[in-house]
Amino acid sequence: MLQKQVAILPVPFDWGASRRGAAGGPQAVILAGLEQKLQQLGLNYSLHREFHLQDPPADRRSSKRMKHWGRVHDMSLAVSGEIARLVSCGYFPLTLGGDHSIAMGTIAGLTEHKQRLGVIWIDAHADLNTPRTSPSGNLHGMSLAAGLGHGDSRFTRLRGFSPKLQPGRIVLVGARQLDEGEKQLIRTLGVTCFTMQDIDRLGMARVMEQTIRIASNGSDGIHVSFDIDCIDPGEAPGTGTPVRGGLSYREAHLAMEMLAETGAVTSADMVEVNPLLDPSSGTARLAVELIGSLLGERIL
Ligand SMILES: NC(=[NH2+])NCCC[C@H](N)C(=O)O
Ligand SMILES: [Mn+2]
Ligand SMILES: [Mn+2]
Repeated sequence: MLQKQVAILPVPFDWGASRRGAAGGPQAVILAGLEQKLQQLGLNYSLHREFHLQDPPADRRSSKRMKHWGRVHDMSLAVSGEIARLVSCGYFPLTLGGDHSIAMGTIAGLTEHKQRLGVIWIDAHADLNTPRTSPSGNLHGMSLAAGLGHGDSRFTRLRGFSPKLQPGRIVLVGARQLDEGEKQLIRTLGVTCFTMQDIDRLGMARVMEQTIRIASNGSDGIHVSFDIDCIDPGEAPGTGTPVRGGLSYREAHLAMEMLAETGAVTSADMVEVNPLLDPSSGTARLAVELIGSLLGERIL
């Protein structure tokens, strides 16, 4: 059982994506019963509503290869500062996105204290583009690359240091839509990537055993960055960049349950829930359930 107090950090931000709406994600996940879930589990938690992004973010600079980078940069600085503070106070930060660019902030804040952080990136995508390789210019597709020191220095050097992560402790799970530059970066860096095909062949249990072994090897913590688009769109349609052929409901829960059993997870992001695309709130409710499993909910 989780010993630390969970600090829920809502980050209502979607300038890193081409579709608006993920900014409503934190509110949707909270309305779908996140607090009740944590109470059921008997967890200590605090909801940090007092954390505010400037609305609208002040710096409106943008370019074709890095859309709205001024706003993303403002957000990343604010989130990283708050995450660094929460870690130094001994919390388990649970960050609610927002699009996946918010992970630039969480990773920068976490690694200020944890220099050997393992990261498990559960996502249909790799988010390993750089401004050079990105087909879209959307920063939510560049957040993991930035943590590894690849991309524009305003993002790779957030809080003044780079790289923040070591490729040998990074594992991607659920990938099925990779851009050419991302495939190359995965190969040259030696990042482990369990694609959907690996999950089909090996089964989720074996994939997660290996994932956990790699991410925890010599690490001082494990961060789980969970992009809800990892799940099959039939189950989780409420997200901006859905891709067919994703994780089943049970595969996703099994991954979270196995992560909980390790007791080694020290922080998490839940991102890309878009309530504008989720009229029945089913995707937000699924996010709540999965957070429950990650924080120790068990069937028996
Ligand atoms: N966090 C996400 N949903 N990322 C989607 C990224 C899609 C595509 N690879 C891009 O760079 O634009
Ligand atoms: Mn993502
Ligand atoms: Mn994704």
